[in-house]
Amino acid sequence: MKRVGLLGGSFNPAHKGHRAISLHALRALGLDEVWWMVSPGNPLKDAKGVAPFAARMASARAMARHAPIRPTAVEKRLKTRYTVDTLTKLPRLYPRHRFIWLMGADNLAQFDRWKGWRTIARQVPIAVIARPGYDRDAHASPAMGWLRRYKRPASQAKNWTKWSLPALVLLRFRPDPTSATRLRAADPGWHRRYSSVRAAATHPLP
Ligand SMILES: Nc1ncnc2c1ncn2[C@@H]1O[C@H](COP(=O)(O)OP(=O)(O)OP(=O)(O)O)[C@@H](O)[C@H]1O
Ligand SMILES: O=C(O)c1ccc[n+]([C@@H]2O[C@H](COP(=O)([O-])O)[C@@H](O)[C@H]2O)c1
Repeated sequence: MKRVGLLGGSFNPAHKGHRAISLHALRALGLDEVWWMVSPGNPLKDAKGVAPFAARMASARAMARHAPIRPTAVEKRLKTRYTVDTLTKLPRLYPRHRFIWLMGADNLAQFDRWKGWRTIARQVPIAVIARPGYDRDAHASPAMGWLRRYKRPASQAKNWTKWSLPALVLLRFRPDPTSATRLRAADPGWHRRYSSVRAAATHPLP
């Protein structure tokens, strides 16, 4: 049985914050791997300003180097965009894996806008990672209002495969302020460095 943390994201581009939270989650949750599921397109985000999939995938591959982190195009293969649909199909593809959903506090703050968010919480345990500037909104969010009763202590985080669902664990590492929005503002043409990479084709599924 492989213990896998799923970090879904736009990765527009991937950055050291993604790497830092993944490495911490690997340790705190006793994971074998973290998969970076590069999204074909976040259903809540405007596609304008989102770099081509291949460039985002290539940036993820560069940032994941020499770590048990696997960038994957699995949502392209499954033809899913909504997380609830991905999490329905993924266990059929990987029946021997156990999955936990990882996300930053900014995503918890708007989690109640995701399709079938309560279903997601019944599909997999959820680990939320503190993020500078978002923790207050996350704690006050409608999703947290419902999820709070399913909270597990961080001291028991390694037991996540035994938890009944829903289950939520809040993880706090040294908060990392890196954001893709800020990186894009500083370097809007970042994706041109990856323009010749046929990333999806060169990265087979795990
Ligand atoms: N510095 C960070 N600390 C904690 N979580 C983070 C951090 N950066 C990204 N994440 C989380 O990683 C996942 C993928 O993030 P994403 O690719 O959207 O990066 P981002 O920096 O949030 O991008 P953008 O600024 O474009 O919204 C999300 O769950 C997000 O909450
Ligand atoms: O399923 C949804 O309704 C949904 C709505 C918003 C975001 N998501 C997922 O959340 C993950 C983080 O997205 P992002 O753009 O904040 O990096 C990514 O896997 C998205 O597909 C999913």
